[in-house]
Amino acid sequence: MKNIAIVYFSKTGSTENMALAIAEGAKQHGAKVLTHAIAGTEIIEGRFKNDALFEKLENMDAIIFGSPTYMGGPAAQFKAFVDASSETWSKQLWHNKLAAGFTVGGSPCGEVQSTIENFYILATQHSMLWVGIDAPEGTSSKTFNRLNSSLGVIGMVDDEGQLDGIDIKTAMRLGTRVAELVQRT
Ligand SMILES: Cc1cc2nc3c(=O)[nH]c(=O)nc-3n(C[C@H](O)[C@H](O)[C@H](O)COP(=O)(O)O)c2cc1C
Repeated sequence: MKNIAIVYFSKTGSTENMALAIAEGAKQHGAKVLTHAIAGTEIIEGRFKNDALFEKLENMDAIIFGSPTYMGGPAAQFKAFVDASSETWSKQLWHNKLAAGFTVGGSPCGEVQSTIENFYILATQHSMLWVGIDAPEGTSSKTFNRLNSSLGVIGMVDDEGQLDGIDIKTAMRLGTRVAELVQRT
C-alpha cells in the first residue's frame, strides 16, 4: 500500500475541509493517508519543530501541501513548516516523491495562484515530481475545477466562509489522482 501525507494549515476550517476531501479521494483509491494539521504549538519562537513528523514524511510516497492564501501567499504557519524542511532538503530526502498542492482564498483572484506556485517551488527544491489537476470531465466542465486552475486545487469561500461543493469535488479528485499516480512509482 502506498503512503500519502497531507500537510496543511487551516484557521477557520475551509483548507481543512479541502484536506479531508483529498484524503477521502486518496483512501478510496487504496492509499494510506497521513493528515497533519500544522498547530501553533509546533512553532516556537517562529520556528516549526516536529522531528517526528519529518521522520514520517521521509517514508511517504507522496506529500500534498495545503494552506489558506494569506496576503498573496501561504500562511506564516505553513511557511514555518517549509523553512523547517531545509534539513530534509539538504539531504534530498524527498527526492522523487510525488507532490501536489491546494489553497483556499476569499476572492476570485486574491493572488491565490501565488500560493500554489510557492508549493511548486518547494516541491522542485526537494526534487519532487509535481502533480497538477487533470480534467476528467473535459476542460469546459461547469461541475469540476470551477476556478480553472491547472497547477493545484484552488477553493474560494463565500461571505459566510463556506466552500463551494465543486471545490470539494475537485479536491477529492486530486486525492484520487495522486493515489492513482503513486501506484506507478
Ligand atoms: C490574514 C489573512 C489574509 C488573507 N489574504 C487573502 C489573500 O491574499 N487572498 C485571498 O483570496 N484571500 C485571503 N484571505 C482569505 C482566506 O484565504 C480565506 O478566509 C480562507 O478560507 C481561510 O482558510 P481557512 O478557513 O482554512 O483558515 C485572507 C485571510 C486572512 C485571515
